[in-house]
Amino acid sequence: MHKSYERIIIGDLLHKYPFAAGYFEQNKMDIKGHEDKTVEEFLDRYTDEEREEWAIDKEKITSDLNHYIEQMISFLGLDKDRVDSITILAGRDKAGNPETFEKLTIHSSEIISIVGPTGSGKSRLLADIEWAANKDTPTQRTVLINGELPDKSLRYSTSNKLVAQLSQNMNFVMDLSVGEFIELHARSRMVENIEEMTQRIIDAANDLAGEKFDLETPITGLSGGQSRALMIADTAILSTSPIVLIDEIENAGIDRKRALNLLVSEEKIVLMATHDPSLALIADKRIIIKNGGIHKVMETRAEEKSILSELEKMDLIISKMRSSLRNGEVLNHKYIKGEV
Ligand SMILES: Nc1ncnc2c1ncn2[C@@H]1O[C@H](COP(=O)(O)OP(=O)(O)OP(=O)(O)O)[C@@H](O)[C@H]1O
Repeated sequence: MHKSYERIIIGDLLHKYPFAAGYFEQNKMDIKGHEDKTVEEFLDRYTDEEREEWAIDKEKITSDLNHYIEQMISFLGLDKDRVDSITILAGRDKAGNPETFEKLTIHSSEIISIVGPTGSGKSRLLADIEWAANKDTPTQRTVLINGELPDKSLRYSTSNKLVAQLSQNMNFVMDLSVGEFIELHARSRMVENIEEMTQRIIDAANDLAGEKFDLETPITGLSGGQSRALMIADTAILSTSPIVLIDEIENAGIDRKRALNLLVSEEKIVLMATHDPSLALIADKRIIIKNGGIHKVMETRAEEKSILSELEKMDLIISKMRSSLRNGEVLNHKYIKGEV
């Protein structure tokens, strides 16, 4: 089993698995005041010397943590009906040639990006997963859930959907406030503690959005970034679908890394088609699509992860230039040097 609970924000981890507190206590990890960090970030605070002095073995601590939580989940019977993995079995590309991989298994809390030229078949792959393809789509692929062919009723079930789609454009037409919108959604999901849920969702959404909004804001008045943040928080916290498919997240008005972390912390399997290098590198693995077929599956390397922060600086420069242009300002070289 491949699980990475160390990448979940500690506060969320304790909310979902209160028994995790026992692990931290046993290992003398004083997490108080660090609930907003992931376990990984908590451990990374130590310097090399401190690690040596107190014999802190990050790898061992995280692998034991994952093992402990898995055991408790199984012991408490929390694993019934859970989707732990999806497996894609190879089909054919547009020319009818067999795909050059045999099978690909993706586990919950993993982020996979799908890259490839325009028209190469990225959305088709997402659609195959949503449909739980069984050699009955143009690609002839097969999708397994927990290693098995899923029941066909999944395709038509509205309450038990396998996949939540996050599309690029959220055009709200309803005349509702943000609070009413979340409440409507929570009621349709038959959630008991609606007030608490609503608060969690708005807090999470505000954590992701550049500009804050509240429960009274009309949804038609939300900016693009705010509505994306609301939809992501809503999908992460309220949706029961174990798989989230994303067709690109625009890099405006939203902290995309946090957004993906939030989805992962709710144990979703996240697949996103993207043309954006930063998003592609945030993922654990990337699928390269060529002429309608899965051409390669690559792990994101440590060096690639390390250039991510440079890329983020470049993204920031571009977003500043975009907003200055929009405000009718004149650009200069200071923008490129990151001095604005
Ligand atoms: N293996 C395949 N066999 C036959 N048709 C395919 C295959 N893969 C993709 N297609 C078809 O090719 C077309 C383009 O694919 P798709 O829309 O998925 O591309 P895309 O990579 O998402 O493009 P964009 O980057 O522009 O969004 C679609 O009509 C899709 O059904």
